[in-house]
Amino acid sequence: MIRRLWRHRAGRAGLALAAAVVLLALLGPLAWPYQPDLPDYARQLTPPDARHWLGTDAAGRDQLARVLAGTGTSLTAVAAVFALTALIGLVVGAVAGFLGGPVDAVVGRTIDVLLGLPPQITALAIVGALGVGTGNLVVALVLAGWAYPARIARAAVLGSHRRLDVLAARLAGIGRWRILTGHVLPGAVTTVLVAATTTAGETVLTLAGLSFLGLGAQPPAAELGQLLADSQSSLVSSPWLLIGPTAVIAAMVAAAMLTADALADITDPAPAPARAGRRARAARTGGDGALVATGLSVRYPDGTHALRGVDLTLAAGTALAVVGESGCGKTTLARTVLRLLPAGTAIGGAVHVAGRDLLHLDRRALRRSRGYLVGYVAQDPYAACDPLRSLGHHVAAPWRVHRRRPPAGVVRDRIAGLGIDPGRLRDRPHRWSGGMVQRATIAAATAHRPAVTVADEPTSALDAGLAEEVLATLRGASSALLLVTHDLRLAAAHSDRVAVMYAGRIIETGRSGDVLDAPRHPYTAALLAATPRPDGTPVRGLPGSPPSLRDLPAGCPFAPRCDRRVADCASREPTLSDGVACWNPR
Ligand SMILES: Nc1ncnc2c1ncn2[C@@H]1O[C@H](COP(=O)(O)OP(=O)(O)OP(=O)(O)O)[C@@H](O)[C@H]1O
Repeated sequence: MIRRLWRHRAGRAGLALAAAVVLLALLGPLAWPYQPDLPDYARQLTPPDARHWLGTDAAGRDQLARVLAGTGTSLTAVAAVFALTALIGLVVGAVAGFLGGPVDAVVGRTIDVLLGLPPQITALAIVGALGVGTGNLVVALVLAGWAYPARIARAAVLGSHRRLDVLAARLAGIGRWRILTGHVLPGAVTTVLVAATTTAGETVLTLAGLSFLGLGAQPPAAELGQLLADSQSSLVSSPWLLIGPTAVIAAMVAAAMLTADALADITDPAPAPARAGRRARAARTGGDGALVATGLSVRYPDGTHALRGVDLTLAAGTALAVVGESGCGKTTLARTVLRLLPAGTAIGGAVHVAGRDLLHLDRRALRRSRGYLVGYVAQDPYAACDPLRSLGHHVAAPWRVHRRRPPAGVVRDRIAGLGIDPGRLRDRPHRWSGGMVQRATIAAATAHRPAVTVADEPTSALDAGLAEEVLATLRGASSALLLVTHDLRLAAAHSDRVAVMYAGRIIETGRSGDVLDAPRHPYTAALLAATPRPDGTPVRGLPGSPPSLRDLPAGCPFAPRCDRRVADCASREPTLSDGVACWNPR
């Protein structure tokens, strides 16, 4: 985090200022020869000179020595308030949000009440009750200030018990508190830290303000607000006394604000799309494969080995259809490329999109890449649309989620380009046909011209005529298309290459025409024989059913259903060689 802050311009300035103030507080008193509380009545209110750089106060004490001591006191108090408010806020807010029910109701109302009062007034009332002194001031500021980070933590955690990863953890038998501390709290920590940092500048000012009123450190101890109050009485005759405390308070506030700004920036999930966009453009212009998967293996938490060493390359400007029976791993392959697999899934191998190692992108980089490296067209277009939003809203969504505005007229052009009347921009989804909705989702998925568009059964909710139209649209709008389908006829018509999957592996691959006109693997041939043809050739259903991917037997997984099996098939699983994985190909 510190390294990332240092790379940010405002963060670097904030850290440098904070380090300077800390060094001043730690080393200053050691290096400066004067005592902060030693009066010298012979040298009252002397202006700055070579001995007393900031002059002396009304008791003849060296003002720089007092500023250095006061910086230490103020800094310690601010650090204590920061740490305690963040910690209490995180714990109270997160526990309330996680538990919900009456605990949450009570904490929520308390937070509302506290946030409804100005923190300075609350602190003033508390310190009035506790008595003056720096320690009591810290307690008062913590009691007045924990509500803001608590609200942020509560919001981050609220409803997490319905999150899929939390449900999965509960189903795995993990206790509630371990889920809270291990799964839920870590996600809220950064948000709370950012919130606490944004209020640190205000804490410096409130502390100085209350000390100025005489509620903080008591003489002869020094504190920045109290030094300001002391200098006030001789403001006209000795204005130099203001310089030291004012400069340090300003530096502390600036350090807090700059650091908070930078923290908010570096933890903001909003993407900076330019880099991903450049990569995607590079992929569109050819060169390496737009998508290259090597040795891809996926094992779900329940032990289902859904992908078992998948290698594939999707070249820029082409379409690859992934076909196979239900349960062979097509969707898992698509979800791996989208990085949408459930928590706890073990993934092996590599996926590179436009040269980027997709499986090792951190969460922020992954969000940035969404829509730029990989676009997604879902199976059910209505489920992918918000029923309360207009067509235009959906097509503009890819810009909005990346905090950008669509260039003028581009939404209208996209819609017109996809064969939809732009006059219907304000229509809600219930007024659109299935084909129109799917075309709108295609417009959204391809808005940033991603290097790869993944479409998982994009036409299964449409009738045959519309399916053809929509696929042609999809093909035209995509730079490189990974099309998951069980429909061999559509695969043949709308892809350059095809990969046939069975039991988590690619068992035949090649140019679509070659593979689908003259299949070499008995499984591909059986799939084709089970596909209805326009010429009325009788359909032959596939014998048997696919094996369970939780405990595959030895040998070729298709062998029990295969009419060309040989002795080797029972003992050894064939690997892909010359485009086919079979011991006895046609
Ligand atoms: N979240 C999951 N947890 C455990 N197993 C899963 C999960 N999702 C899919 N599977 C299993 O992984 C295997 C591959 O499923 P996948 O959905 O990838 O196949 P598919 O070819 O896309 O099938 P379909 O066309 O029916 O979606 C199946 O055995 C499926 O039951």
